[in-house]
Amino acid sequence: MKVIVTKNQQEAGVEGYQVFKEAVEKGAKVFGLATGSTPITTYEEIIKSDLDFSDCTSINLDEYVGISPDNDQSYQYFMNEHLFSKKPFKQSYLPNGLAEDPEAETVRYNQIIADNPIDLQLLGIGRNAHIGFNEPGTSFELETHVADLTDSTIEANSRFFEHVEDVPKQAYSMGIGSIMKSKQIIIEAFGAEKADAVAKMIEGPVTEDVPASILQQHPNVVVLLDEAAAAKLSK
Ligand SMILES: O=P(O)(O)OC[C@H]1O[C@](O)(CO)[C@@H](O)[C@@H]1O
Repeated sequence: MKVIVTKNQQEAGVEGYQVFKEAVEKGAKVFGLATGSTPITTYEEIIKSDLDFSDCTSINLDEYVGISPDNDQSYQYFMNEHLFSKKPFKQSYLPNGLAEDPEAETVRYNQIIADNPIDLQLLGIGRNAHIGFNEPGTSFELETHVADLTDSTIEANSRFFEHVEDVPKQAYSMGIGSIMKSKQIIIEAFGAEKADAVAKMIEGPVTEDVPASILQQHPNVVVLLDEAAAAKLSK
């Protein structure tokens, strides 16, 4: 794992953008994308740049179950706001939160990933070291599935909702089996509340109790941190 530590999330946005730029220069065409507060500065730098994704495909990690794409809490809405409206892709995929048959939706999404192997996957990390919505205890082999969110994730995500009861309890998530097939991965983490998860991801044992720890076994990972998130690393 290549670890980059910047002073703050703003500076990290520039580094994150650089990773995208280099991938584009090397011919990457399929980008796995993430939502949440973490990737926002990377998206801001991408928007400011002349990077062109009009010939590229994006595949997002996750979407809440039961939420319509035009709901302002949906991940589809987030992606439109923070990236797609300013940097359109030829084709952008997210799970359909309103799919009538969740099992069929996971099959559909796995086929999309199989048809479009991911060149660069962007990840955030949860306070409990989840990636996507692969919560602690999730099998490393799993592909797209419906995940039950942990209380810790529901609580963390409640900052975006009016009431904690409004936070969906389930989400479609790309599985770790699929994430690990990406050619390159960039995982970003900012703020002191991520420091424990970051230390376990990089320096702890590889265990399904710490979903992000599997990234130690991927051959091409960039870890982008601010000083606060890096504070519990031993070196
Ligand atoms: O960037 P945030 O808002 O801290 O969220 C961290 C992670 O949590 C998720 O949004 C899922 O809860 C991930 O997709 C994201 O990477």
